[in-house]
Amino acid sequence: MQDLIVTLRSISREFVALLQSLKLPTPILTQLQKFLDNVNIVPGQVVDLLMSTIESTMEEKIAILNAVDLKERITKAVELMTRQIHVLKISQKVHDNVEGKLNKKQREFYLREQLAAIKEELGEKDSGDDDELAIIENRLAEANLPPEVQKAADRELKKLKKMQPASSEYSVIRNYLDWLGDLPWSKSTEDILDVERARKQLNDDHYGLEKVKRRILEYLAVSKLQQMKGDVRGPILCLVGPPGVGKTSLGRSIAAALDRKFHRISLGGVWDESEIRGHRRTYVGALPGRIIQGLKKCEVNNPVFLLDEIDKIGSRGHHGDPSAAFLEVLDPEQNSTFTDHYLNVPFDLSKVLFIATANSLDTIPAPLLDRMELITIPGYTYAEKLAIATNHLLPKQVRLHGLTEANIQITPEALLKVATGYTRESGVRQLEREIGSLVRAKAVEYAEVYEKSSASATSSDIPENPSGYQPLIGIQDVEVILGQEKYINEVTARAAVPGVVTGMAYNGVGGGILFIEVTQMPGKGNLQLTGSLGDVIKESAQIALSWVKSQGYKIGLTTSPGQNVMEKTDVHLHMPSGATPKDGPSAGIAMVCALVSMFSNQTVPSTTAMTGEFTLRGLVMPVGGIKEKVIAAHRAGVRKIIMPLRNQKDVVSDVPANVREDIEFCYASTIWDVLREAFEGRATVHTPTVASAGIDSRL
Ligand SMILES: Nc1ncnc2c1ncn2[C@@H]1O[C@H](COP(=O)(O)OP(=O)(O)OP(=O)(O)O)[C@@H](O)[C@H]1O
Repeated sequence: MQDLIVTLRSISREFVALLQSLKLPTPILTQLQKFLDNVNIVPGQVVDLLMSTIESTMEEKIAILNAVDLKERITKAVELMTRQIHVLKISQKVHDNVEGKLNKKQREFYLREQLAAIKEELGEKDSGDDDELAIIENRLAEANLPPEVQKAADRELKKLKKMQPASSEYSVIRNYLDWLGDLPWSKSTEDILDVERARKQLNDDHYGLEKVKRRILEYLAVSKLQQMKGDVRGPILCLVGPPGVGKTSLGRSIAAALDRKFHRISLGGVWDESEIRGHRRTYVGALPGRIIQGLKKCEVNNPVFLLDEIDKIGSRGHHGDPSAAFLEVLDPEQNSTFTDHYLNVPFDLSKVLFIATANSLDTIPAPLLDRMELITIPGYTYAEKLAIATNHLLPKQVRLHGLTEANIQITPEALLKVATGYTRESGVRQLEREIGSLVRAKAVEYAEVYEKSSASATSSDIPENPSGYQPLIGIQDVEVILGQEKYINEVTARAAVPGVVTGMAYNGVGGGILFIEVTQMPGKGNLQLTGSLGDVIKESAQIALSWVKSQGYKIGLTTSPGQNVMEKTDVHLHMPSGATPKDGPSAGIAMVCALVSMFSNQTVPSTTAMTGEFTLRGLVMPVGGIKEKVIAAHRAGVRKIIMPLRNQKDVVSDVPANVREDIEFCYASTIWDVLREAFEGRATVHTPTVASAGIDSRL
């Protein structure tokens, strides 16, 4: 019996503890506890009290009351209490699980309600979620979505309506719908396809570039005719040329001529395909790619998109190939259904006018290149630079510095000195910067004189150029303002030395001259090559050396036909500017001349430059970049150029007349022609006549 009472007491304590954890009102629990702790209380009373607090059926209650024997009553009560404790334990577990979740939601709900009440009190009543949805719906309706997009929008809107505004998914869908609503699905500007107006615009903005302008006008005229027939599908133009020749600004002029919006997308260093095509919506913070972002910014679907530096786009990075994305964008057949990863619905890009710019074509993948029509913009001659500086750069800088054209004039001689002595570039960007420096120096001078004269002036009308201010910048002022000349004439300053020949180079940033130096030393007939040379240029050097060795007797370098000119010597060929990588076959004939010059100890004048590919049979093959090379050589002071006969047409068609006048061009079809022109018929170097080319010159 005693055991039963102890069990009853311990069960009743456990029951009260469970009730406490269920957070019943404290006063009741304390009373209950006190009652149970009372030592005088008889077990029958404990049973009665506890039975009245637990859940039990009527029959169970009656059975307890019927049990007159205390032992039987306690046994029945312990049984019911144990069941109740089980129930309580399970409900506590559920309670604990639910409480965490519920509390957060309840708190949020409670805070939101409070916030709404505060706002209402302050008279800042929210438009509410319903209003927000209505706004989105309106925006989507106004955007005039294509049917396919409308379907996607409706689907998302339906999902949104079922969601809690506080959930993260809600804001993702909301953002997506915002994007759909903001894009110019059917908004476009009215094109002005007036060829005469476009011609005027291009001529006003850019000096020279006749061929380029003509091609652009052709393009615009064709677009006009196509538009009249309702079919606008033009080629994608790609302006190729060295930096600072006006590619970007030409793009801007085209947009102005057509009266379209202009947007520049800089592609330099884009390694990730998703920068072009966007991220899928499953990523946190996902956004559309640059094309779609540009369209949103322009707010119309027919802007001019300038894809700047398309040759600098990275291919095959870790995250896809961005150039592959352009295969779709730049294909007029495909770009009407361009699908951005974020939007996941097609956007019609066929009305966008894409213009790409590039410095060189080497790094553009062939399929991409195939989709574009190339327009090359070569570098400028000094005469062209002078005209650009006078008509465009100087007025622009004067305006930018808050002066008027009457406040500053630069003499043509001074401008020429700036171009020749302070810049060495194919474009005009550095020239513009130097002109900017001149204008700034004058602006300071003007401001000082102006302050003095306005302080002393009695009336408010100060003359345009106050007394004491000299608006003209002469040749002697240039050095005072810009400091010592940075560049001297490379070739004229160089004395002719045996084994050194002037070559001509062309790379992505324009043309230039380069020297080929060879020297010999005691050795066993080895050839050493230095100067960051690529595989092709190294092979050219080997071809040149093999040919010179094989023809040593004919040229007059050895005394008998079987003698090896390099029997006991090694040859080292170097091309200075060692840090600049060089490649290509066009230095072939210059290498032959350098070797012949060294072995024969005869010089080639440093003002004679040459370019041309050379074959083992002694033929001279045509090369590219003639205009740039000739203009750069002219800039460097070259006066005679030897080049392949098959490049003659390029000189006639591309090289400006004033440059042609200054330079003597010699065209060669075999290496003997080259040697004759380079060594100017000097007796020690034997060269056969054209008629007998390839026949032993000693005969
Ligand atoms: N023929 C020209 N007539 C007038 N201004 C010119 C001409 N060529 C270039 N400019 C001016 O030179 C500056 C540089 O041109 P721009 O930025 O268009 O060069 P870019 O060819 O795009 O160079 P990059 O390849 O580095 O982007 C601009 O201010 C432009 O107006």
